Amino acid sequence: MLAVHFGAGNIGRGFIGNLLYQSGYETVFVDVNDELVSLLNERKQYTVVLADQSQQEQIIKNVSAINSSTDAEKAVDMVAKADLVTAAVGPNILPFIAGTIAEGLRKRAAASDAPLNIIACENMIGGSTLLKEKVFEKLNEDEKKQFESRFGFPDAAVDRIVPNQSNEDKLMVKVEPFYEWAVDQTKIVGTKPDVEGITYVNDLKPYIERKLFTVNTGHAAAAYLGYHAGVPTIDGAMNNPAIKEVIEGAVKETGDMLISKYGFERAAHEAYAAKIVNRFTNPYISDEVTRVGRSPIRKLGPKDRLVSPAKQYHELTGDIPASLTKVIAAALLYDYKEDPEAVTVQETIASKGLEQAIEQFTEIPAASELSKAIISHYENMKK
Ligand SMILES: NC(=O)c1ccc[n+]([C@@H]2O[C@H](COP(=O)([O-])OP(=O)(O)OC[C@H]3O[C@@H](n4cnc5c(N)ncnc54)[C@H](O)[C@@H]3O)[C@@H](O)[C@H]2O)c1
Ligand SMILES: O=P(O)(O)OC[C@@H](O)[C@@H](O)[C@H](O)[C@H](O)CO
Repeated sequence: MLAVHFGAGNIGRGFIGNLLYQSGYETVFVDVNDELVSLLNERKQYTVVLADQSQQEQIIKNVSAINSSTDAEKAVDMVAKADLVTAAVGPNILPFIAGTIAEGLRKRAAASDAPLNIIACENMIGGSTLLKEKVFEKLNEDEKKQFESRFGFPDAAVDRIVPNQSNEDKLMVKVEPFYEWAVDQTKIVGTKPDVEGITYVNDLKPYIERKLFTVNTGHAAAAYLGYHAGVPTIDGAMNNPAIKEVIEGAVKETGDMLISKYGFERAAHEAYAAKIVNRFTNPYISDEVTRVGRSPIRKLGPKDRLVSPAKQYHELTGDIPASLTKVIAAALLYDYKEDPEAVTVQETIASKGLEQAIEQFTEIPAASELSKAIISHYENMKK
């Protein structure tokens, strides 16, 4: 069985590649990082280390890589031949891999009528659906009709904390033991890929919202408030009682919204949330606030981990989510110079004013209750 995985980064090697190997796949990574590609081709294996007391090591074998910026045709050929295609490149990069996938599907369709599933494993709602849209933009009308039934783009929710790596061995990746990978089985074509660790579900929405609005909301809270307080890592932020209180408050607000929306049992959801927040304290992981806070424009987006639950909570209860609005204010204060999105946010606030910037990035209307609450937190935090 051949899997083609776009993005040989932290989650690509540390999670998806790991499970694919355990499930008996040969994996070809497609990336644009020449160092990673060369090392994977030289060694044909890499090590995954569990970030817990055991420090257990697993050797991931049967891997190779293609640099799609210098060897695009080879990547196209691999997609044409694959039994499964996955991706973990980041939401903003999906449009850039769509052309290679479209070409690969075209080549495949010309040679056989074998179905294929393409699963984007990104932290966003509807990642594979977005990838499908971008792939379909490259097709003609006949191809669209033919590909619609032959190729599946099931959405997914993936969860495993994989920090930036600073190991001497550039391929080695340290990962937390916990993982979860849920895939929408209603969009699968042909036989369901037999990948150890995938949970197939009929309705992905509760899974992806629960994950994004608990793990990633709490994580973003730790990152932006930690950065504001001058704390460099997530576990460091968790050690600050005032920050921990806001993280827990944000997760409580998203929890109230999720419980009401999806009918989750309160005790079970609270146990889930407590387990998640505890993962942020893992002493075997050093996760930089600047990794977790990366791309603040994406994270301030109306469908993402901060604004969507804040709006939904407000609509549901009529109340202002005090912690979520504080985290949004902290995200607006995030001025890390090496993050181009943080620079743009700061320039926008400086040129258009805070209220207009909030509307532009979050789609929260100026002069609304939510906007006023964010501005109030922002001004207090700036003092
Ligand atoms: N790291 C985590 O804890 C984690 C957990 C769950 C989900 N995710 C999601 O997984 C995705 C990847 O995150 P990551 O942490 O692995 O990031 P990363 O930066 O470590 O990996 C991304 C990889 O994509 C490659 N890439 C960039 N442009 C490309 C292109 N055009 N074609 C092919 N490859 C390209 C990069 O070179 C890099 O190796 C993101 O959507 C993230 O939200 C991450
Ligand atoms: O990957 P991002 O930028 O969407 O979010 C940063 C982290 O919150 C994220 O990578 C988590 O580590 C991951 O989602 C855990 O499953």
